[in-house]
Amino acid sequence: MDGIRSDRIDLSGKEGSGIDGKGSREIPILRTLEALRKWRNDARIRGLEVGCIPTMGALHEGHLNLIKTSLSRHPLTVMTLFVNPMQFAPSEDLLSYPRTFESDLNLLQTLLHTSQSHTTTTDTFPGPDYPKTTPTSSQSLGADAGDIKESPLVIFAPTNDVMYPLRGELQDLRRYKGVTVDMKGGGDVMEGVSRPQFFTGVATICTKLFNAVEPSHAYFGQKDIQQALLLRVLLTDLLVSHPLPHNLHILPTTRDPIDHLALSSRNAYLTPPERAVAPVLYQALTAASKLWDTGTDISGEDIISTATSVIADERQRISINEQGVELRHDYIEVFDPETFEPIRSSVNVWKKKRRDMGQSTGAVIAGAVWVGRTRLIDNLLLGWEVD
Ligand SMILES: Nc1ncnc2c1ncn2[C@@H]1O[C@H](COP(=O)(O)OP(=O)(O)OP(=O)(O)O)[C@@H](O)[C@H]1O
Ligand SMILES: CC(C)(CO)[C@@H](O)C(=O)[O-]
Ligand code: BAL
Repeated sequence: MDGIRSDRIDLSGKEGSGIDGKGSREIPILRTLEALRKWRNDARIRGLEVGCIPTMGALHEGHLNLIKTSLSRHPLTVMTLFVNPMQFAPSEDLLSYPRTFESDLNLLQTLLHTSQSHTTTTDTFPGPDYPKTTPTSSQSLGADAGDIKESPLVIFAPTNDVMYPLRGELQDLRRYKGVTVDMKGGGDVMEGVSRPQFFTGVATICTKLFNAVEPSHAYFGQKDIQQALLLRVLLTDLLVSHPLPHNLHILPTTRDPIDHLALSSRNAYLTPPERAVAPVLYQALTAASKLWDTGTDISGEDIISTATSVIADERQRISINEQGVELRHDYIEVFDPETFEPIRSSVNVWKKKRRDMGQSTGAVIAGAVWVGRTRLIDNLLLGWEVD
């Protein structure tokens, strides 16, 4: 097997249709660092760019849109699938987090069949002059190696021991013995207040994933805007070259087409009556965002209280009509996406100050609510767009 270990699952559903069977396609699943690095090195030798989408699985259309974009832009894409214990505080939902590996594979299989072909681009990995060749068919390659080389998509699904080789306690950070990456400043606000170890966990695992995959490009969702913006800061501050900070792409939030609820793996926790209430966060952010561009001299506080009152009204309504559903406001914040500073006073004064400094005047309104035991987050961009 030429050093590459992969678990190959035939998803065609046809008996006897293995890798050579007609109509069957398999997505290579790499579980070890050795397998991943071998695959990555082959890509480098062939001069092929690698796009990377870190996930925790339980895939939905939001994840698929990230993967589709990477597949359409790069010859090779790796989706990582790892439920990272370190970003869950001991009191949080690590154990109940949805794990749906088989259906994730089915979704990816369907996606691969329907996705468009990529535009081949050349990787710019700094290092020795690797020979650049065009990707070939499996020709003289062994079946396993050829299969891996030919697939535009691979999954890296490591175990805890692969990602945390020192093992030991992974959730209680006071007792964790290894290396962590902290995100001071921007990591201490909003999500960082409600989930104090969340960004340490995310920054640590993403640093490890970037070291392991060395992706040319990485894709994250706007749904977790603070996470994505902080990861760009991490790439800049830790001088990471794979990916370079400008090659960390943030793609728009994928929403339910009818009520615009942001898709999220945790939506699976919602009971039907809770699911009916969940779009209130989007409604609150939308009402507040309308104030942003009015030009009247409103303050950040005005914007926040508009959103907060939509949530309070819904809470009032459900206390009468939907008894049994609990809605709790966690936070709403309007903030500067570069500094993560809250914008609380006059928006016009803030915009003028930014313009005078030659800086952009885009902001973000973000928030979180609890619907029953499920914590939902969402955000809208004010005056700018993600790439
Ligand atoms: N609705 C969405 N639109 C666009 N990107 C998304 C969406 N939901 C998740 N993502 C992105 O997918 C990547 C993996 O996220 P993750 O696996 O945690 O899924 P999730 O739905 O965000 O789960 P959770 O419910 O735990 O927040 C992240 O970059 C995240 O921002
Ligand atoms: C980026 C990430 C995969 C790190 O575990 C996770 O926080 C997520 O899925 O958003
Ligand atoms: N999508 C962010 C992962 C988490 O909430 O743990």
